[in-house]
Amino acid sequence: MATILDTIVKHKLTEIQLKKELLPIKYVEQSPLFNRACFSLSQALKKSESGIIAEHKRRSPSKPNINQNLYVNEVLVSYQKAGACGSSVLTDNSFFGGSLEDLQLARSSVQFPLLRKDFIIDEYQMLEAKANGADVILLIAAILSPQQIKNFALLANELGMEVLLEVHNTEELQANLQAQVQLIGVNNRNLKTFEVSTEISKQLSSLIPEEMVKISESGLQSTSDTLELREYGYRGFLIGETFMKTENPGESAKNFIEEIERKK
Ligand SMILES: O=P(O)(O)OC[C@@H](O)[C@@H](O)c1c[nH]c2ccccc12
Repeated sequence: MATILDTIVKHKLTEIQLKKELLPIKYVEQSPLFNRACFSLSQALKKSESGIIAEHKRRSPSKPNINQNLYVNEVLVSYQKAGACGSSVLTDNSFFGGSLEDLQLARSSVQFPLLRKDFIIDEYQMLEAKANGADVILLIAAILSPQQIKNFALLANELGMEVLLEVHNTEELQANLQAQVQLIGVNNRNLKTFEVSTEISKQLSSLIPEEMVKISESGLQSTSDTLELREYGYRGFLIGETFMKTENPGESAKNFIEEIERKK
C-alpha cells in the first residue's frame, strides 16, 4: 500500500516539473534574496540554553486543522521575541497549507535562522529555498538515496545554507554518516504510520557523530521532554503543534522557553 510519503513525493515530482517550466533556474537565481549571507542554526543552537526551533504549521496530513487563523509574520515575530533559536516554516501547500510566500514573509519579519520545511527531492528546490529566504534546508533520508543526500548537502553548503538531515531509524542514520551535514534531526514521528515516541531519539543519540548538532523533532509537548533529551546530547528541539494549536503560539513558546530556563 502506498504510504502518505509516497503520495507526497509523487505529487512533488509533478509540482517541480511545472515550476521549472514556469520559472527556470536562471530566474530563481535573480531573486534579491539569493546572494544574502545566511544565519547559522547550528551556532545558534550551540549557544542556547533552550534550543527551541519553533515551527509555523497550519495543518498536516494527520491533523487537518492545527491553526489556520494566524498571520505568518506575526507568529514569526512572536517566536523570535520569545527567544526561539530559529523557526521552521512549512512551504508545502497541498499537504501542509504552507507556501514559499510564507517563507518570504517570514524572512522579511525576523532576523534569525529559518528552515525551509518541505520535501526536497530536486536541486531546483534548494535554489528556490535560498531565493525565498531560507538559511537551512531539510533533507529527509526516507525519501532520498545516500548519493542524493551527499550531492544535495554539498550544493546547499555551496549556497551558504546549512543542512538538517532527518532520520527515523538506525539504517537511515548509518547509511548517511558520510554526508556533510551540520545538523541531524531524529523525527519522533514515523512518517509512514504517524506514531510518535521520543524513544527513537534516545536510541539513536549515541550513533550520531559528535560534530553534528543533534535535534529531536516532533511530538514534543512539555519542557520535561526537552530537558530529558538534553541528557542524551540533544541541543535542538523542533516544536510545531504544541505551540501552533494555541491561540497565541508566540506566547506558548515564550512560556515554554522561560520554564526551561527556570528548571535548569
Ligand atoms: O508539530 P510537531 O509534532 O511538533 O512536529 C514538528 C516537526 O517536527 C514536524 O512538522 C516535521 C518533522 N519532519 C517533517 C517533515 C515534513 C513535514 C513536517 C515535519
